[in-house]
Parts: sequence; C-alpha cells; structure tokens
Amino acid sequence: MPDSVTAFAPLATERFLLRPLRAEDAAELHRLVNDWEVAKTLARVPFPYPRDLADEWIGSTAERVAAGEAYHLAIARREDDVLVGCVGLTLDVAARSAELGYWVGRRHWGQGIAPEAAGRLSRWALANLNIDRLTASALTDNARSAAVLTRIGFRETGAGAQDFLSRGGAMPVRLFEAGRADFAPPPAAPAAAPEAAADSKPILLVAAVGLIDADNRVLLARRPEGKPLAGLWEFPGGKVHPGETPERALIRELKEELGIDVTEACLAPFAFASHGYEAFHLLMPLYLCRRWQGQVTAMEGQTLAWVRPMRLADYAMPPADRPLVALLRDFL
Ligand SMILES: Nc1nc2c([nH]c(=O)n2[C@H]2C[C@H](O)[C@@H](COP(=O)(O)OP(=O)(O)OP(=O)(O)O)O2)c(=O)[nH]1
Repeated sequence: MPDSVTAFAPLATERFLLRPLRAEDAAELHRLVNDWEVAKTLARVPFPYPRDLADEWIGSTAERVAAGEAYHLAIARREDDVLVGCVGLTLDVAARSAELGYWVGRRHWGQGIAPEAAGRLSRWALANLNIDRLTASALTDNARSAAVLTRIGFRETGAGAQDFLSRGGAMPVRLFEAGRADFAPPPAAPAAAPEAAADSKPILLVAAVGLIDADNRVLLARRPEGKPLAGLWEFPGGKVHPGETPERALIRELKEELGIDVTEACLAPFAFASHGYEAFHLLMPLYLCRRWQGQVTAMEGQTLAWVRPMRLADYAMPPADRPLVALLRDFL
C-alpha cells in the first residue's frame, strides 16, 4: 500500500514551522539541548551532549524521514526561523503506531510551544501515516510534560520504566496513548428533531460511491487532517444537503472533490451502511459507477488510491464501511 509521505513538506502551526532539521541548525541545537534541565527529561540524549553528536544526529534524521521510519523535526519560529526545540515521531510499522517525543530549549519555556508543536505533528501523523495510535511517555517527576500530553488529547494508560542515557539507567515513567477519536474535532452531527427520544441519535444521511475503473479497481480517498476519522480511507461522497436527493448530492460531491461529471443514470444503487457513531447514526447508500466524464483529480488535496478488490482490506476504513468492503470484494 502506498505511503502518502514521500518528501516531507513543513507543517505550519500558528507561530512555528515544523521542518526537517538542517546542518546549519547544529550549533543552536547543541546550545539548547546541552543543558541538564532539558537533557535530564530525554531518554536518548546523553549529558554532556558532544557537539559532534548534533551534526551526526541531524544527518541521521534526513535518512530516517526519507525511509519513512521516523520524523524528527525542528520547531522553528515562523518570523525568523530561530530553532526553539525539536518534535519527533518514531514509527512501529508492524504495530501501526508511532512514538511521540519533544523538547523545548529552556530560554523558550513558558510559551506553550510543546503543545502547539506536538499537537500539530500528532494530528498530521494520524491523518497521513499508516498508523492508528500514538504513544508517548513522561518521567514521573516531569509533571509539565505529562500536562502537555493530556492537553493535546493523550490519555494516561499506565506506568513503566525506561532507560535514560542522561540519568545512566532505568527511570519510572508514565505512559500515554492517543488514537483518532482523541484528536477528532467535534463531529458535525445534524440537530436532533425536537420530538426525538432523549437517548436517540440524529440520522446523518451521506451518499457515497464506489468508482470502478477499466481495470476493475475501486477509488478510495483518504480523509484529510482536521476532519473526524482523519487518515482513514473512504468511498468518495459526502452529506446529503437539505432538499437534495442522494444522487444529486453525489453528483455535486464528485464534481467538488474529484472534478468529474457523473450522470444519475450511471449511478447504480449497490448497498448501504447503517452504523451508530457516538454522536449520530450514519445511513449511507453506496452506489457503483463505471462511467464518468473528466480526469479523476484530487481537487481538495486529498490522497487518492485506485485499489484492487483483493487489496481493499489493506486500507484502514471507518467502521461503517467494513460490511460494504466485504460485499464489494465478493461482487467485483
Ligand atoms: N464519504 C464517506 N463518508 C463516510 C464513509 N464512511 C463513513 O463512516 N463516513 C462518514 C464520515 C463522516 O462522518 C460522514 C461524511 O461526512 P463528511 O464530513 O465527510 O461530509 P462532507 O464531504 O459533506 O464534509 P463537510 O463538507 O461537512 O466537511 O460519513 C465513506 O466511505 N465515505
């Protein structure tokens, strides 16, 4: 399955740019991290921190980004590119998870830099890497770091011990974890009808389509960062607006999202999903379509994949889609 990240494009936050580290960052990085107050909180940083190690480590980060193994980035001020700290993720491909780490130079403490940077990288990772989970840890005596993690959406899951180079041995740590649901923006649920029972959920009507190309491959689109369920793959489509039929909604969505023209006659009803999410109940008719006009284009910058029916299971999809995937694979 394709990894959507080939070259790393810097991530912007309100005040900072999370960008690949450069050789020129070494001197400032060394100055900031060769500080006991910083080094003592980091598992893999020795103290004192040799100046050469800064060059070596920066060199290794570029290789690991290129290999898709780890994303260790500079936190640089947007206005003057001054390095204030680092934020990073190390992937565990088999576990579909990544470990988050960060530090901020002492002279830059007290400005909320760590949550801003770590929150942005976490949301990006769940939307763009093939992972479902983030992990992190903080020394039990580092309440400030634990507070950063809970502030950005992590949950504390237990305690453990970890080797700390700077401390010369194992130290007790608090363990944290976060998944998609922890970072989701509030779901855009329709308002419940006034006469609805107090415990009933509003029904959300979404129309979706399995576009099938001449090679019998199905188009999936990756839900972008910032939307609920970001990073999961889905059938193109969207909410049916008031006064629209599902077919009209799909014709509109396919034009907006993929730049193609579809006619109602080419939308064949296939199956539907009926699934209870926390805030609403999804009702989603799935159509199949083999004929359209125009070139399929990611009009909203989303990642697209043409997938063979037998490979559909390799793509993590929303829970509502699971029965549809099985039906589609059998049908195609
Ligand atoms: N399009 C689509 N949505 C799906 C699938 N599976 C699934 O659970 N959903 C859910 C996710 C969302 O809660 C909802 C679709 O809402 P959406 O927010 O993407 O709709 P939209 O394109 O109209 O987006 P927006 O304008 O509100 O941002 O349906 C699927 O395969 N395709």
